[in-house]
Amino acid sequence: MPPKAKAAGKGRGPEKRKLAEEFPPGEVLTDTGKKSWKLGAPIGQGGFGLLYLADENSSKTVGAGAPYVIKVEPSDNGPLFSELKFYMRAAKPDQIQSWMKSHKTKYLGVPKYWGSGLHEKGGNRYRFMVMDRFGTDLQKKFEESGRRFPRKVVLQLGLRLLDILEYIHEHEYVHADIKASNLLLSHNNPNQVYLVDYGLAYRYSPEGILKEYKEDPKRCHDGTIEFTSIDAHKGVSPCRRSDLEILGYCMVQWLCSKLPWEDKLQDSLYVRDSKLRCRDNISDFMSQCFSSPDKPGEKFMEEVKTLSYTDKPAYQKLRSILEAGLKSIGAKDDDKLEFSSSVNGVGPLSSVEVGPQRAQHRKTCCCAVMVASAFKTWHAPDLFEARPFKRSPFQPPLIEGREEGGVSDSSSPRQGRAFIIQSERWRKGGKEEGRKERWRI
Ligand SMILES: Nc1ncnc2c1ncn2[C@@H]1O[C@H](COP(=O)(O)OP(=O)(O)OP(=O)(O)O)[C@@H](O)[C@H]1O
Repeated sequence: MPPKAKAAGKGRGPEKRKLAEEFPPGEVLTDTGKKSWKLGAPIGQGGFGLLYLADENSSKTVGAGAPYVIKVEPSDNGPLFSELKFYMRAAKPDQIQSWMKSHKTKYLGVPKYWGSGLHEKGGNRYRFMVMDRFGTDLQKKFEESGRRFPRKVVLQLGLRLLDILEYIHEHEYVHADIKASNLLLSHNNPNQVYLVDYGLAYRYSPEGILKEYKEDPKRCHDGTIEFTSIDAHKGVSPCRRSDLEILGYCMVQWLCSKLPWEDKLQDSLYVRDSKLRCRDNISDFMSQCFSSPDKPGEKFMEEVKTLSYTDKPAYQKLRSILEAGLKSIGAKDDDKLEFSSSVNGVGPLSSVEVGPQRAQHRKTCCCAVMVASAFKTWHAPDLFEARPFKRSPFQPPLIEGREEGGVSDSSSPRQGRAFIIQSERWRKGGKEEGRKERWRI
């Protein structure tokens, strides 16, 4: 079952799932097609287990430049299983390749599926899946850019996402959790972006038969609370218009820094009602987000509003709206994703005030990101520890749910000066429950 709505940035609530044990580099896994893969260092941790660098099995060790990653989780955990179904049905390399050829696109931001299988070790069974390896995620880019992207890049991201969504929709699926932390840049090409994490993806049209609109009060607010669709707030399974509505919220946030309901994410009904009001009066919603008369995104959202639950979106019309947006700022889709506003000029003025403490926090994080990336030691051993929640003076309060943070300069209790590379904290039922940090010494 998909998890309940989660707040901000990244992952799901701290569900009690079993974690995969950490396999040593060099472990060989054989997939169902009898192809062998070799693991390298672990590079990420999801709610499910671990993500490793990987390559086709050979006598060589798997280095930092590995072209694949392997997700591993205990075989009785569900999330990877449902994600795997999506990849097996819709993300085989030849499917993606033939779509690109027939649609004359240079690339498509859907990760390729390379294999999967079960692996036994120490009497335990693990499920694994091999996919393309990517680089940094756009949530990090967003934080580094002071939580605003230039308008050109937002419109380009919208165009790339329309390509991705059209592809997955035409393959019977909706994603239902589009957000910056699920958008990863290619490992080798900083101008290509990929949509990952199909753990909430839903097969809205199995064998071409569309699901019917049905509200289920037990399933209200699935997804990521600030971006999730009105359909999801009402407990209806996501459909194609849900993905486009989510994309609309993401684009507005990337432009203006903060959606009007972001201060009250713990109140899902408030968020739902704010979105309903936004749909009723999109122009008014835009005025809440942008102080300038120019309100980017309005036409896009108006077009999404016309869609009924089972409608196929007019992808080309939506593309034309974004292309017209590029033209209006004298830009064109040159396939270059430039996230820094010094390169492209900032977007329209935001109506949402950024307080001095928050601004200071962002500044501190940006500096620390730059310093820490200079270390470039992601693959060296580091510490991952859980400790009681203690908020840093710069950290804005986490209201409810789970949050993954960026990089900050701090002191390790054990090892003196260090950088927090990745932090995660969660809060449930109004209570701070815990915090985990990955330190780079
Ligand atoms: N193909 C990939 N290449 C490189 N990094 C990846 C790739 N897929 C995911 N990651 C990164 O690995 C980490 C774990 O990703 P994953 O999507 O599995 O977990 P999650 O979304 O955090 O957890 P979950 O969805 O299970 O709660 C994230 O930081 C993600 O950005």
